[in-house]
Amino acid sequence: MSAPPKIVVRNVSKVYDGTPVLERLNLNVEAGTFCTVVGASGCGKSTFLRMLLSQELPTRGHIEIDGNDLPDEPTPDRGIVFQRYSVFPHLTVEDNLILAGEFGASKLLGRTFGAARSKARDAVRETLEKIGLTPARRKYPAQLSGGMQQRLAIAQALIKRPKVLLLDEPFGALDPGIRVDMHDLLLGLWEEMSMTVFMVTHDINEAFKLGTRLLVFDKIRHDPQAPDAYGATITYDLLLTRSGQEPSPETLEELKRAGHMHPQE
Ligand SMILES: Nc1ncnc2c1ncn2[C@@H]1O[C@H](COP(=O)(O)OP(=O)(O)OP(=O)(O)O)[C@@H](O)[C@H]1O
Repeated sequence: MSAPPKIVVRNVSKVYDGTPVLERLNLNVEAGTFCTVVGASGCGKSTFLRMLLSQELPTRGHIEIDGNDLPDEPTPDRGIVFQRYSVFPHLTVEDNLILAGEFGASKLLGRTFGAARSKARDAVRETLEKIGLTPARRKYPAQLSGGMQQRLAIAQALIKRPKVLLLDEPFGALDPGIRVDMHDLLLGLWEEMSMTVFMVTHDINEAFKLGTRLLVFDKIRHDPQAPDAYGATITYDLLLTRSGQEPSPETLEELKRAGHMHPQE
């Protein structure tokens, strides 16, 4: 299995319609890191993920993956999972996965043959197994619980075996009990599949539990006359130990003060 990539962010800024959203992001992320990303609503966390996916391009600066500039467009080696609504309601679990794979359209149109078809089937079978959805493979999303739908969304991202996995509040809509199961699933997949992960969350406890590195986004420059004059940057960058870790009371206090603390039981 190939190694997960190293990601370097050099002086990246993003401006939308003249409004700076992110400014001077600099980051050196070792291969296989699990980065959790927190920050106030609207500070540019999703924009950061979209730039890592090449759905958005930086206004200034650039991002490197294993020493090369990121491609200008999304590629199969980078997968993303959103909070909800990424699955097709009129397709079964299995067909959602087939469509998510490169072989999707031709298989659905009945045009894959021989080796390609069996490769597609193998990839779907393997991914269903990994994600625990084999028994539900012929169901439609409406017949699945919220947790199972999110498993399917993760499976869609994993079927192309990405080396970078981007997660944008993937468990935000789930009940706390289900969320704990999803944490175990995600950590297992991360260990097994050798990926560099960036996960946005509003739950600081989740950020500490899952991450090997915590990034906090916030504005450091403020103009009271012009609240949109400056963008956010990385204000807090913490390596985490990963063994039953919880934020220290001092860290919690600091994050609370900065307005980042939204623990969800
Ligand atoms: N395509 C776009 N065009 C113009 N403005 C945009 C675009 N995408 C995002 N923005 C603006 O950029 C800012 C950052 O948005 P973004 O979604 O990245 O924040 P966020 O930190 O992920 O927020 P939340 O935590 O609420 O999801 C917001 O003010 C948003 O309105």
